[in-house]
Amino acid sequence: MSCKHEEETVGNGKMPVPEDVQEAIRTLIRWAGDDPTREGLTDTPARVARAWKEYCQGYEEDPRVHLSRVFHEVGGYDEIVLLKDIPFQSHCEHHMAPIIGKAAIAYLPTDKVVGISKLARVLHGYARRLQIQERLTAEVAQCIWEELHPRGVAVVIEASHACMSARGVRTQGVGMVTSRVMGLFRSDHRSREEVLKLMGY
Ligand SMILES: Nc1nc2c(ncn2[C@@H]2O[C@H](COP(=O)(O)OP(=O)(O)OP(=O)(O)O)[C@@H](O)[C@H]2O)c(=O)[nH]1
Repeated sequence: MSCKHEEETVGNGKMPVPEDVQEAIRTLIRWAGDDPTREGLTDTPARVARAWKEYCQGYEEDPRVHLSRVFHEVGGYDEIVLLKDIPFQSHCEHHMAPIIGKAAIAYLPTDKVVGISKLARVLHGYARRLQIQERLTAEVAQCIWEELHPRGVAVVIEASHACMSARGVRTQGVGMVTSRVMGLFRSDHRSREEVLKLMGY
């Protein structure tokens, strides 16, 4: 009996996957030691390719567009806006292994604020690419800095890297923490302390 599910077949509603991409994944399966023609693996190359398109969806977008809709009616609010514990997933550019973590994103608005979901959208836009954590952290902060012109931006990311836990050094439970602070959060130590404390650091 075939285990081929209709919805997993290229050409019936799913994104078609070019043959050379599927062949590359078959080569990898062979190199890993398995037979890409055995029944359980026949649809795997197309599935894996679509999964990678999804993991790397960030390449299809410019995360800056998420910050184009701003609210000017902020009722004189000029204190910290913080979104914390935002879960995200990325992949490291060294091993293409998952990076799983959470981010805290804060800014000190001038005369405009942005819908809070947009901060998470910016994060995901940069995370859904091949990344290193340092660059991801810096890109999110830089995007908010350039688009919203706030008085300060702080981004802290805490994540675990499967390239460390599932292979290589095989060390579990390690959290990598990176931060990028700009503007007042960088120049004024009290503002920096306040935002890091609100973030839980
Ligand atoms: N700084 C930084 N390093 C990362 C990140 N993701 C993965 N790495 C590291 O990138 C390094 C790549 O090192 P290499 O020596 O080129 O690769 P490798 O031989 O596979 O290294 P091991 O992981 O030690 O087995 C490893 O130390 C990874 O832990 C990241 O986001 N930031």
